[in-house]
Amino acid sequence: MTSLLVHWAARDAVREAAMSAPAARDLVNRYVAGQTLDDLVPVLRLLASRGLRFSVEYLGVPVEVPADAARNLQGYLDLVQRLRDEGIAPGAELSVRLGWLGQELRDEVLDGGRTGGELALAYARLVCRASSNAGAFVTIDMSHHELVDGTLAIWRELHQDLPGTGITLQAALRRTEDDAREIAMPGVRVRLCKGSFRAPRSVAHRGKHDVDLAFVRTLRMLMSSQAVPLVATHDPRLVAISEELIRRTGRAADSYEFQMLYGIRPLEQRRLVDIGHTARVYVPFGPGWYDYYVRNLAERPANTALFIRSMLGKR
Ligand SMILES: Cc1cc2nc3c(=O)[nH]c(=O)nc-3n(C[C@H](O)[C@H](O)[C@H](O)COP(=O)(O)OP(=O)(O)OC[C@H]3O[C@@H](n4cnc5c(N)ncnc54)[C@H](O)[C@@H]3O)c2cc1C
Repeated sequence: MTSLLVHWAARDAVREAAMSAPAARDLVNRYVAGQTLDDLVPVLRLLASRGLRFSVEYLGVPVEVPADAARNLQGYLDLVQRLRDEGIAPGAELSVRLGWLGQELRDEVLDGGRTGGELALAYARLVCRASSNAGAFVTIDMSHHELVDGTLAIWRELHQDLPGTGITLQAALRRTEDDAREIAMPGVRVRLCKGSFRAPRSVAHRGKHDVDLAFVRTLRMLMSSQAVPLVATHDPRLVAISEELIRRTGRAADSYEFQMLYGIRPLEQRRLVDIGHTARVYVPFGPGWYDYYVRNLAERPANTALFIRSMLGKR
């Protein structure tokens, strides 16, 4: 049922209606900081005024040909420039999804014998360098399981060039504990999330309970390493376990972060800051905002119902 509704929400007519229905726009705006840099900046300033750090996720245009990836590259570079102009770049994180930069482009549409991975590496390098020059840094997102090897290979190159570049790992994947052990070198920013992509049982843990256990095992290892764990979850139990691990390992507040999505558990985000933790909010914005929202619906049936009600003017 949920997938049918999500399919419905993804249709062009529904997209048009959602863009013009004020209640639907309001609902989307709870989770997405708008479409333009002018929409984004006030959100970032508000978060900063509350002691929260931010990680900006640029939501680009779908990538079908290399020109789309080049357009998204420009979107990232404009973002860095704007953060710089506004004086809010130092300490900012950009979350970069390599798919926006061409990672998944098929060989047939690429010229010059370059693969999608090579194009994404070249573009991501430009984003990492521009960010670093502005005092910001990049953490690479992780997509579906078949892209993990390629993503780690690209991250290694970027990290060698700029050691502040972080990487995301998904607890749902069986391989993650080994990956984390290999990556957890001093100072490396490792973001641990549960993972939001479907994966076959051969490569992924089975149910929520197994994923949570894997999350805790990996987190325990990261917390006792010299890496910088970025704890990306809203799950109250996992947050409590993380706080206990931080206490036991005596970690300083600048040696780990809690990270949560914009609009989700905002009071908890502030509570973490109020008691002295470092908390960073992952703020999505950009031309691909609607697709991001629909993906979010796919994960949360309750949000789908709210969205439909808002479209029908019943909110
Ligand atoms: C900073 C950050 C970066 C991420 N990067 C990636 C990535 O690169 N690759 C990837 O696969 N996944 C990524 N994710 C998504 C992640 O994998 C999970 O899908 C998502 O965080 C939900 O899992 P959870 O740990 O919060 O636990 P859950 O058990 O899913 O959620 C715990 C509670 O949080 C609340 N909640 C969580 N998500 C939502 C939502 N969307 N809407 C409303 N309430 C919600 C609910 O109250 C829920 O009961 C990222 C998440 C964060 C916070």
